[in-house]
Amino acid sequence: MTDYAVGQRWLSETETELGLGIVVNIDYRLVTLFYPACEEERTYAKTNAPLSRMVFGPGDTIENQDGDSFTVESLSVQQELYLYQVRDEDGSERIIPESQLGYRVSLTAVADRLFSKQLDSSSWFNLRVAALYAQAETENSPVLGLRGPRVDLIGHQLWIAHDVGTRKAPRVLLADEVGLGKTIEAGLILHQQWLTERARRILIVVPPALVHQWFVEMVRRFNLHFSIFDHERLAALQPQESIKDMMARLIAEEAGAAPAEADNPFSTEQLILISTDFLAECDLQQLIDAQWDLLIVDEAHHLAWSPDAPSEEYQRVAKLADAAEGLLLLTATPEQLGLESHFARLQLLDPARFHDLDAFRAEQAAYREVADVAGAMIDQPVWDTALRNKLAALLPDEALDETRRDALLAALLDRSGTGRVLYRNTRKNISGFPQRQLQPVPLAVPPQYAGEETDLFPERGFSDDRWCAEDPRVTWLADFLRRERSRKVLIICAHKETAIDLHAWCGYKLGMNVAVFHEDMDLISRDRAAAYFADFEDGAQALICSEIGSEGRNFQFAHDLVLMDLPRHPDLLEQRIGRLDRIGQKQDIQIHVPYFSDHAQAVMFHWYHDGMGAFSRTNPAGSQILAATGAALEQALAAPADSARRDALVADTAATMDTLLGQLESGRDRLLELGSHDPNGSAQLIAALAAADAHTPHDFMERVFERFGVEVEEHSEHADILRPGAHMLAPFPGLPEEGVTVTTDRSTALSRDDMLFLTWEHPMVTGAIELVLGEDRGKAATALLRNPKVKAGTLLVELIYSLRCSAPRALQVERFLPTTVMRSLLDAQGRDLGGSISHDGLSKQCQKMDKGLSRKVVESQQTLLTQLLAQDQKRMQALAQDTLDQAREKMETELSREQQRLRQLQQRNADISDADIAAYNVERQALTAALAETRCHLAAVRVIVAGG
Ligand SMILES: Nc1ncnc2c1ncn2[C@@H]1O[C@H](COP(=O)(O)OP(=O)(O)OP(=O)(O)O)[C@@H](O)[C@H]1O
Repeated sequence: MTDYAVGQRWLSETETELGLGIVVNIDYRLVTLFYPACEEERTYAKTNAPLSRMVFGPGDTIENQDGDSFTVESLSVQQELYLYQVRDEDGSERIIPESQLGYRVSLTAVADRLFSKQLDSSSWFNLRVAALYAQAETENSPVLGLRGPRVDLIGHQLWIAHDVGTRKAPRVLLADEVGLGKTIEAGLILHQQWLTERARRILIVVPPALVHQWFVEMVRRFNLHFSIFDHERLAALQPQESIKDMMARLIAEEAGAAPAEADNPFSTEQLILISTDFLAECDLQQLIDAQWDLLIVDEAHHLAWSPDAPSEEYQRVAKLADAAEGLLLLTATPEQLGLESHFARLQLLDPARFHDLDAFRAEQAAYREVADVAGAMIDQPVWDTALRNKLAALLPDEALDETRRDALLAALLDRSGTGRVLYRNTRKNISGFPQRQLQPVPLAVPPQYAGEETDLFPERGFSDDRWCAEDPRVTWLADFLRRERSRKVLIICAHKETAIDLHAWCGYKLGMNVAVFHEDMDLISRDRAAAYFADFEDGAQALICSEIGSEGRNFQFAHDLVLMDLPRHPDLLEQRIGRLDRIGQKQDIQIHVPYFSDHAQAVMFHWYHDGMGAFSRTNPAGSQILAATGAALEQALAAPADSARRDALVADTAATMDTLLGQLESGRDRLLELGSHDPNGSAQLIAALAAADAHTPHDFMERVFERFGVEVEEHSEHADILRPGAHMLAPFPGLPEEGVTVTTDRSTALSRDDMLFLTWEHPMVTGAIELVLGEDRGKAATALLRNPKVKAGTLLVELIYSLRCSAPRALQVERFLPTTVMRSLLDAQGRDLGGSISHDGLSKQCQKMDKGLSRKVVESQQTLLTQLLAQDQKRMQALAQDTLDQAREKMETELSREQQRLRQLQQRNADISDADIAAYNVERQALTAALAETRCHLAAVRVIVAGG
């Protein structure tokens, strides 16, 4: 029988919610406890009271009745009552008798639950252990952040996403050719940053026409719910001020009071999406003050810059970019506005590296040599002396050793190329794209345009759509649409007025089923038009777009493109064709070009077609071609009848094109190619993802659903329907009232947008893991071992630890030390059998131990268990030291590399201060201190006794 004494603190094993009770009365058979937390008294038979004595040990935290907490230093017993020795805030010693302890008790610590006999069955313990391993495995995955998105596994995208997404505060320009998946790459990067908490506040800025598309892609593919901010939303967020309050405020301000600080509306959400139009007009300072971890700017080629006249748009983005930690700029045509603007965007990304326009120009000229060196580094298994000498000149401070090939190549690309900041993949290196087929439609100049042979857009002389009546391009278009009724046709023209007229003519006059899309339409109308075009059953046959209106849009379901006119810049032509020629295009693309013969339009056509072959392949040299032949082009446009001049232009353009392509091939583009995609690396990523896909969360979730009362019904081979069950006590994360269909199979998820794609990274799964780990159930468990080879009565203790560093988030310590789970399986002598008996193997032989027996076992073995737990905790901490040492080493190497890079750049750039370099020392110190403090925590314990 247990001895009770008045003033002792006990806990009800069956009603822990009563809090910590105090013994107030004892008689021969009965003991009475008062529970101050709920002011209730309970009387129990002394022989079988379901009570546990609460005893705290050194290191435990206790509270007094005023709610102050202290750490126990030691304890002693006086007249059957414990006295706890603690230290005050001022360091003086103090004794707290147990009778003066507070009445709240939190039994979250594993050992507390064990010794207060809050014991659960193995199924809760196993679920908890599965959740711990799943969490650690997810955090440790080499493809963390890449598993969850609903995307096809495409090598160049994954490689970029992995290379950039694993950085702290990445700043890069994603410049793959049109339609190769820059939005997907950006999404993959931000998904990694979001999941690892490297970025918790993300702002996306896109042209108005793309707001909806981005919003949908982020939810559908990445489970990231952005809030679209526009003027209406801001107005709705403004607190409504009554006239009385307004008067009072104005009077106070008049009297000299400082204006009240309003809450920043941009701080109300973490993921915000805005349009470039909104950025141009909003309160920029307020937006900057909302502090962004990651800023993404799509179609960044619009940010024009020159040394004397940076555009307003550039300046606003520059201020935002300067304040944001990370920055992703996206453009398919980085040099569309010339080299200066390209340089200025690179400067936004890495001002230390790109600080001098002239130096940048000179660097560009030297790319060929660097590309040769980089190529030789890869091609030569053993580097020859000539190469070593060149390398020594380019990388004077590096140890030149073939085993460091990758690191040296990265350093070379960084210092002499644009390696770390610019990624550009081209179709040339990516297979699986369909062909482009040109369908030229030469037409005679109609009388209405007589005398305007030099005007590329003669229809603009009309104030309304009357030009359509006599324009043979329109007649041809109408015939074409009538003939090919089943085809979806995208029509692009340079100006919105042309698009509007054409739409009015074809739609209202000719009764055709066409939609229009241009920059002056509001967002909803634009999205409606795009959706109408995408509808195959009742939708529009054609969509007539202005140049800007169609940028960045996905229309790859169409295979016919009509170019009603031709843009002056080759990059714009590339953008137009890119609407259809993008990932997901399943057929060859027909490019129809109606143009007037003996007209400036014919000059443009031949310049593009015969000079550049621009209709049948991508054109990586658009800007340079324009720079080299632009003047001759203008002259030829001014004299369209001069066929000799036109032929000379075409011949000159073709020759320039050949030279430029040759140079690009061996120079800049070769360098970019090397830095933009490592096929071996991406093959490894794809293999890792395929392996990860094979280990789905299906079984784990099935157990969680069963435990938490979610109903599961089979939908089809790879899909289930989930519904909240009648016995669910609390809402299940991510499960709507009406239920939802889920799949864990990637290809099913890709073909069925309406199903959730459950991976270990999906919020429903991470939410389920948190749910299980947030429960106290399963922390302490008992089980009976049924194994004839083990002697009855044998005691085993299974302990699961987690090694996790709790440091300020800004340090991002998980870069070096992700959560690690450790396990031991002790026998009564403290020997660890964990190496030979796995958790799963053991669990298969475990059965439920009834409650009474469980309590008896723990009570009778309390001393031994206390000892085993204490010894093992020490042993595991020593083992954890290895992991901690490795983490420290990794941290040292990475920070030193970054610091070394900055030192190198400092020699060329006076803007880099010693303080910038010293900042790494501060980070190193803080990380070292955090790692030194890291302890492994007991996360679950199971006491196992072999049965007869
Ligand atoms: N990995 C992928 N899985 C599934 N779909 C993809 C993948 N990559 C790209 N796509 C699809 O291909 C199309 C082009 O991708 P995206 O819009 O990201 O290209 P982009 O390079 O941003 O284009 P642009 O240059 O026009 O802005 C989109 O419809 C996108 O959804």
